[in-house]
Amino acid sequence: MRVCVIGTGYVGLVTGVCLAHIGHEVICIDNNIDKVKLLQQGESPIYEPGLTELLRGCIASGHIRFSSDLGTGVEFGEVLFIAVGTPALPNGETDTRYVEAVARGIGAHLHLGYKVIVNKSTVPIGSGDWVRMIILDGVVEREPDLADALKGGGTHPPLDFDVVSNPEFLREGSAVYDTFNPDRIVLGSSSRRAIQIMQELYGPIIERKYAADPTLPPVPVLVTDLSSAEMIKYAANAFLATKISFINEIANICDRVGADVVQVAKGMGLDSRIGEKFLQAGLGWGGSCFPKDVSALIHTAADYGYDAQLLKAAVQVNQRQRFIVIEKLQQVLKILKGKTIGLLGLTFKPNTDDLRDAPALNLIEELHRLGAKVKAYDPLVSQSGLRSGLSHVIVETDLLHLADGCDALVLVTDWPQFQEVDYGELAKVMHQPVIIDGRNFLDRKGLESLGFRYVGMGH
Ligand SMILES: NC(=O)C1=CN([C@@H]2O[C@H](COP(=O)(O)OP(=O)(O)OC[C@H]3O[C@@H](n4cnc5c(N)ncnc54)[C@H](O)[C@@H]3O)[C@@H](O)[C@H]2O)C=CC1
Ligand SMILES: O=C(O)[C@H]1O[C@H](OP(=O)(O)OP(=O)(O)OC[C@H]2O[C@@H](n3ccc(=O)[nH]c3=O)[C@H](O)[C@@H]2O)[C@H](O)[C@@H](O)[C@@H]1O
Repeated sequence: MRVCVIGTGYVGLVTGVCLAHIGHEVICIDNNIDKVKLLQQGESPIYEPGLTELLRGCIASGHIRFSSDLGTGVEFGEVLFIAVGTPALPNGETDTRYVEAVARGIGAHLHLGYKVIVNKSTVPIGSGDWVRMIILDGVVEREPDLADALKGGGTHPPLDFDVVSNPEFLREGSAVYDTFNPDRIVLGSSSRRAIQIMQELYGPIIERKYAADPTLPPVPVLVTDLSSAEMIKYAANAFLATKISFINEIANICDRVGADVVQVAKGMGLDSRIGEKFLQAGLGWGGSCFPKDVSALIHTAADYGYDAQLLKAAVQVNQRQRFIVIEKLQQVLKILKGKTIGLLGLTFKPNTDDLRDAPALNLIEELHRLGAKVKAYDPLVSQSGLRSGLSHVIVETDLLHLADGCDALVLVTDWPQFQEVDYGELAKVMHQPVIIDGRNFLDRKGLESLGFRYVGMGH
């Protein structure tokens, strides 16, 4: 099938590359010319395990190409994916201007032949119909004579297209794996023709031909109306974020009563109705999606006269959680002014170089405000030279330099390599061996035997 993916961020690039890998003909469009040039040379602008190898393979086999020309993409694709960013505005509402620009652009280049337009971006509920309207606006801007024929949302016979909502559930750091091993595929549309095309497109993935375990039953495909598909995406992210805030609240109570949240989470997670995943207490959730999607859902609810109290509480717990590490540092070190704090990890989670809404950024700002000197080491950021938002922190390129002269280390991101560190060597160069484990990730007993004062999160 001929596919055009518009937007080559995490979602667009991984979608485009994976669809090319399973045999489709893919063109990826981005209006960032530098990104397009990089991709044409087989270089991925993002770090994602396994992606570069697949990208280069698809370029070599001729299954994927990159361009900044939307018209070429629209003409080429039978299926057009919209995968541009939908960041939050300062009031929490979704900024849909990139989706709007792309929809208008699609309309401006739409000619003969049936097309399926797929909303892969996370968009406010109701956006499917809105995208259809903007596409038609784009057509009319190009050909004002069609205005009457297109009135009332109807289509002019040669301009035949349907909009499908196909929310994305991949996680950064395991995006390629998640694409080939999804828990489900959600398709929202009233058009049977469009749904059939989407099922064909995803056929090899549904049949688990590229799955880690090809013997599993086919991937469940849930077909819904447009709005329900859009709501599934928000509800799933809001639920996961709330689950983390819940365990963090339990961790904070554990701290006060002397219970261990790691054992508590294990005991809770063994109940199959609860499940063990997303019960890791710590510094809270960050990244490019949970914060903006929960805020967007709160905002949508308010627009329709509903006060989403549970979601607001999940956000409040999360905001507070980021600063609990500061309280713990103050309990141990008392005055932070003049002290040196070393952060282990900067990214919002391991296996990504993404710093968007990373708890580390709040910690750095607050420690700096309190007069502490902040140093950091991150397995990816330290090597990559990415320094946006990190002006108040000294980014070290190795752990010994990080630990040198520190009054405390704080584990911020649960990178697996932090479990393999020789902490005895770090203790020797620290001013005092204190470690705050912001993800309950390290071996408390091992660290205590090396002379560290270990402080966990409800643990
Ligand atoms: N990052 C993630 O892990 C996930 C993101 N999502 C959703 O997917 C959507 C995309 O997210 P990301 O990939 O993280 O975004 P991103 O911000 O990393 O990438 C968006 C890309 O779109 C391009 N773009 C913007 N306007 C354009 C235009 N007019 N024409 C062509 N290209 C344009 C940008 O240059 C950029 O390369 C968002 O709605 C997000 O909520 C959903 C699931 C997972
Ligand atoms: O819409 C999105 O963009 C994506 O958002 C999340 O994926 P992602 O943000 O990549 O990362 P997660 O693994 O979900 O972690 C999010 C945050 O929660 C934190 N977290 C996660 C799990 C946990 O038990 N505890 C915890 O604090 C992580 O450290 C991280 O800061 C969802 O897991 C994806 O399904 C979804 O597609």
